[in-house]
Parts: sequence; structure tokens; C-alpha cells
Amino acid sequence: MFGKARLFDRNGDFMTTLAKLHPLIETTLPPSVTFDSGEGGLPRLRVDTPTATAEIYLQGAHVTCWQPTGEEPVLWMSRSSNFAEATPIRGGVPICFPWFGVNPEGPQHGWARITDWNLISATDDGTDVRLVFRLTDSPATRASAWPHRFEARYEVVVGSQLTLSLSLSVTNLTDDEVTFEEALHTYLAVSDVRETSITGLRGLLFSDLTETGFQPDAPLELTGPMTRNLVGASGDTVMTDATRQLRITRSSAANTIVWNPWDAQAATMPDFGDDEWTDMICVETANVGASWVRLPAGETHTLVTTYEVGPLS
Ligand SMILES: O=P(O)(O)OC[C@H]1O[C@H](O)[C@H](O)[C@@H](O)[C@@H]1O
Repeated sequence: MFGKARLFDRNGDFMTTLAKLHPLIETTLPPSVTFDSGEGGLPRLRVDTPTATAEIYLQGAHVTCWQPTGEEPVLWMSRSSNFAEATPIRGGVPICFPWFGVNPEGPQHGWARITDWNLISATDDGTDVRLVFRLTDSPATRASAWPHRFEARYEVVVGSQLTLSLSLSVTNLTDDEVTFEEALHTYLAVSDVRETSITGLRGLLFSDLTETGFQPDAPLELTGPMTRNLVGASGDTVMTDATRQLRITRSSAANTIVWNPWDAQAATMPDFGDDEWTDMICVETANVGASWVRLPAGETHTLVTTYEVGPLS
């Protein structure tokens, strides 16, 4: 079931319109997936099914929109975001890899979010739309602060049951162990961050800019800027705002990072509107810092997170 007409070349041999879609697209697209030129002219895929819409930019394999039918958008995007080559997009789900945070030898949060990924598979089985993106080492990455040979695959599943599943697999193609950090730095849209609570983090060791400790029994609520790194396995995390609940499940993730810049930091970021901080919260699924991934030669590590929208209970 292909969305594009079949073509025949001069010799009568079968070919598809693939090469004409975009050099980064290595597969045919089902009718529910279309390709276009997005904001800033960046190549973009759009998923449109009876149960949800989504948008993914090939730069960074960056999911910028996921909206189940009848719901407000689940992912937050800044109205001031850049959309330009090799420039981070503010919102959606940036992929931080192979490092997280500041690195004097490279871009903040690594180069995966500002590098073009290839789309290698796109399928629609009538229930789920599944897109698989691939990123491998290149002359640029081999010259970077993380020069290792690798293959990363990123699977985005837009599900019919108000779910979005994201899975990042990294394979070590070297003959030695490699280490890396990774995060799905998800920006979630909320009605008001000051009236939002997060459960499921109880007892986790946390550190932030001013304190360390164990997350208490009470739900996490924000009353000011927060950059909180919570360490350890937890059950499902449920975020509740004034309108709905969002259940977040994770696997092979040692860290959950909760971030909101609040007003003062927001005002310092050119790609973040001064008044937009009330509408968002980042709940990031990660392996960072002391929990970085140690990956033996030839092995694969897979980080998974799933979002499921539900009504207030
Ligand atoms: O501006 P970015 O590079 O996208 O980073 C956005 C934010 O990411 C993380 O959550 C960090 O903990 C913050 O310190 C940082 O400000």
C-alpha cells in the first residue's frame, strides 16, 4: 500500500518516486504519512490518521507535534522557535545524544538533535503508524568529541489508543566499550505549570540547582524554576494539569529530568517567548551523568518512553 504512484524508467524498469521525495527518505510512505517542506523549509513528515496527527522533522528526527483527535496538542512548541539548519528546535522532543548539557568541545546536548536523520521505514498497519529513523557516524561525528562508530535507530509510533511511543536504540559498532549520555528532552504542553502535578517519582534521589534529597511522597509541584534530575527506576509517572492526565512510561532509563525555566530564564532565551513558560514543562527520559550508558562492543542499548493521554480521574 504505497502513497506514491509507481513509475518506470526509460528501460521500462520499475522504480518509485522515492528519489524525488527527498534524499533522506529511503522508503515508501503509506497514505497516512506525507512529506513536505516545513517551517524554515526544513524537510518534514506529517502523520494523519483518524486517531491522531503528528509532525516529525528529519533534522534531529524531531517530533514537533502529536495531537490525538479531540485533544489539545500534547507536545509544546515555542512560537519563537528557530527552524533552521543545524539549529535546535525549541519544543517537541529533542534527542540529546551523545552527551547531555554543556560540552566545551561541541554543541549543548550533543549533535543528534541538529543533524539530519534518514527515514528508513514507514508503515501503517491500520492501528499504529510506525516511522523508523537512522543516524550513523559520519566524517563530522568522527571528528567530534564523541568520535565512535555507531548506528542509532529511532522508532516513533503514533498509536491509535491516544499513545505515542518513542524508542531510541544505539548500537556500538566499535571493538571497544563506548560510553554516552542520552535524553528524550520532551516538552509537554500544560494548561498552567503552576497548577500541574507529577506523581510516580516518590523516593527517587534527586539533585537540582540548590539541593539534593529524596523525592517526598507528595506529588511534585513547581513554584519556581526547576532543573531537577531524579535518579532511579520508578513506576509510571502521571502528570495532571487542569484538563487531563498524561501517563509516561519508561524503560532502560535511569534518569527523569524535570525542567521549567520560569520567567527570568525564559527572558534570556531568544527562541523562547517571555510569557510561554507557564504553558510547558519538560519531563525528560534519560541516561545522563553518573548513569551514562556503558555499551560493550557490538551491543545495542534501547531507551523507550511512551505517552498516553487520559481524562482527569
Ligand atoms: O536550551 P537547550 O540547549 O535546549 O537546553 C534547555 C535545558 O535543557 C535541560 O533541561 C537543562 O537541564 C537546562 O539547563 C537547559 O536550559
